[in-house]
Amino acid sequence: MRIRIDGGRLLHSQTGELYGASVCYDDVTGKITAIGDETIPADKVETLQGELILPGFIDMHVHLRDPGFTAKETLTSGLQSAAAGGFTHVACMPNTNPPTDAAEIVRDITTRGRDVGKTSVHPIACITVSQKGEALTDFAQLKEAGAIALSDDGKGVQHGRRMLDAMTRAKELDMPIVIHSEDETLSGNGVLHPEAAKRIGVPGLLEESEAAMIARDILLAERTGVHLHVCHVSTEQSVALIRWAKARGVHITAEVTPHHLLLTEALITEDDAVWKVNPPLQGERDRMACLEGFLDGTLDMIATDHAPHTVDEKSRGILRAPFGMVGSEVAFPLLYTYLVLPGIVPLSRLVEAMTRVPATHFGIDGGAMHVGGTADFAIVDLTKEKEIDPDRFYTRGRNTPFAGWRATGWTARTIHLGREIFIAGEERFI
Ligand SMILES: NC(=O)N[C@@H](CC(=O)O)C(=O)O
Ligand SMILES: [Zn+2]
Repeated sequence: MRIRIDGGRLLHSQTGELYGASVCYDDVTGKITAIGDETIPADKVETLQGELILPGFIDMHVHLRDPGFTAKETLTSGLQSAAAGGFTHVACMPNTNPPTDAAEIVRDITTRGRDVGKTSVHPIACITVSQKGEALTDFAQLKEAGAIALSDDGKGVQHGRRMLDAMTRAKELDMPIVIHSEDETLSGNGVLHPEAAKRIGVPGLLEESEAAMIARDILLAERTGVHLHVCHVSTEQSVALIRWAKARGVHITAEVTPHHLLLTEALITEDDAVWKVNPPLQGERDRMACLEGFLDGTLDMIATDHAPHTVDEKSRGILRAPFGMVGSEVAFPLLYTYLVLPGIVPLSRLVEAMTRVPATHFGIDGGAMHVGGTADFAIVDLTKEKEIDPDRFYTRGRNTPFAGWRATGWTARTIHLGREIFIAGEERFI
């Protein structure tokens, strides 16, 4: 059946302007069949009230916790949460139990993920067996099973020579190495930025631990030619190093999270683990550097680092609670409301960083709106403003410091491969 959506607005990929257009797609082939006006023939017509029809969003960093930590999240709840945030593709990190270090685990996630019938999931497999930082996993088998990239996210690979071996092998197989940059000899048992840590009375986590590891891995990526992707960049020094690496022609990409673009350590005035995230919220100078890096493309894409934990775990105080914040459902509304509306970031930059850019760098079939392309849409309502209420989330996680913030730009509907995978107001099935 050919379905035509009238009354929506599209973002022009060259000019960045919004324009009214009708989009027609086939729900069997899952392809866009025409972009034009209301005269395009169709079997069924739906009419919007000026909502944006954007390409489905792509998030290269989520934690779905399944297998092993299903009290925090399941494939079902995590992919439903992603769909609710307008995402049609997510890449999930391997710090599950067991960790994604073998082909059968990659296949299990892919198969069960497909059965959920929501957002597509692309497993990122471990660099080292059990994420222990020692023996390398079998990259070829992991790739063959469907792993999109390799990472020990949650931890950094501490041993330089081992990382060099990993990059050499990954380059041979044309697989990206995705790094959680943390030199544990510097970060130690730190939990917050040193300034906030002083206020709360907990150990500080040195900002330098991030850039120190990025520096090492840039040098190794230059030597090996591997595609190095840097997760959740948070400091001014890291942005400067990545800018330098790009100027040298190193094959490097980087992501920044909504929380590192919007929050700083100064907000942490009491012992509430809702603020605890890795890397930590940093200083204002770091936040501004991330913003600048995001605007000039040094930080290529937005990734949420969606990291759900249970209410119980997050009630244990900053010292004892796990690191992480949920992000899938609030990413676009927060960035739209607090960066696009005030004129800090152009809408076109935000949208490309959540669509075309990750698609291009990770070879995902999506991220653009053109005839013959996949019918993946985030239909976003810019008129409805509401307060962020974690109790209404689709994710099992409630851990967000943005509770109570007002935002607009909520996803009204998400369409993936020509199928509706989310309609605002639909019931949660968790
Ligand atoms: N970011 C976090 O604070 N936590 C992540 C791990 C990670 O991405 O480093 C998690 O798995 O909970
Ligand atoms: Zn990480």
